[in-house]
Amino acid sequence: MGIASSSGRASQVVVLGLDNAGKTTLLRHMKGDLKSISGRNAMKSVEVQSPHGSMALTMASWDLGGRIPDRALWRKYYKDADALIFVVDSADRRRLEESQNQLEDLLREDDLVDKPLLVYANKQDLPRALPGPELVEFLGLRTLKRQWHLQESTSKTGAGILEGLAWLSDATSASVKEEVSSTNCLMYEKHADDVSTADTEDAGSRAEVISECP
Ligand SMILES: Nc1nc2c(ncn2[C@@H]2O[C@H](COP(=O)(O)OP(=O)(O)OP(=O)(O)O)[C@@H](O)[C@H]2O)c(=O)[nH]1
Ligand SMILES: [Mg+2]
Repeated sequence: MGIASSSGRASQVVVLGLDNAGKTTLLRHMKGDLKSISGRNAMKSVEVQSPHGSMALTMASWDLGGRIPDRALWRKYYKDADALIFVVDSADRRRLEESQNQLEDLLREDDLVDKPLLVYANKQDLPRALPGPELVEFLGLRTLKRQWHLQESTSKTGAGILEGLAWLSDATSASVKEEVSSTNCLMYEKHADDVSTADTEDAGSRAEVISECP
């Protein structure tokens, strides 16, 4: 099942965006176990292939609408999310700013801090669609301190969807790897403090053992 499954569970991804962005249409194109596709809470499990292997993603699609009606309610969906997918209707220029504000609000949420972000610049088939590179600038993605990727898509036909998911699969795998290595690092540092007053030779051998911890 690839690197991500070594964490013991499938990665959880939350799919968000304004109403009419194309979230439900997007989910329809993903192969997998569909629990529900309509309504405000669509759940889906998909398996994604990437060069690092396959990984299972559980998607919770929560339609936010233009306002944020009940933050407490959708917060519980992304509380455990490993990553965030944000869908933008690139052709609806009137609402691009609303999308940008919505995304900014989301990225400020404590539960989503540092989580990889995949943006689908959706509805690229429409003539007025803002091209991906321009949306990157408009949304200010380059200033983000997290892993991010913008993928042009046409969820009506499925174009671009798998490419985005493959990036996400790699990004969440990388997050798992980072978690593991930062745990090692902390253990090592703690140990180094512990031994500051101890015999140096002992310290070296104990540090080596600790740095091999999984
Ligand atoms: N032209 C075009 N239309 C699309 C595309 N993706 C979705 N649509 C259309 O946009 C409309 C909204 O799509 P949905 O998938 O229902 O959007 P949603 O984000 O789930 O919307 P809500 O559930 O209302 O929040 C539908 O009429 C879709 O057929 C696309 O890539 N291109
Ligand atoms: Mg929908």
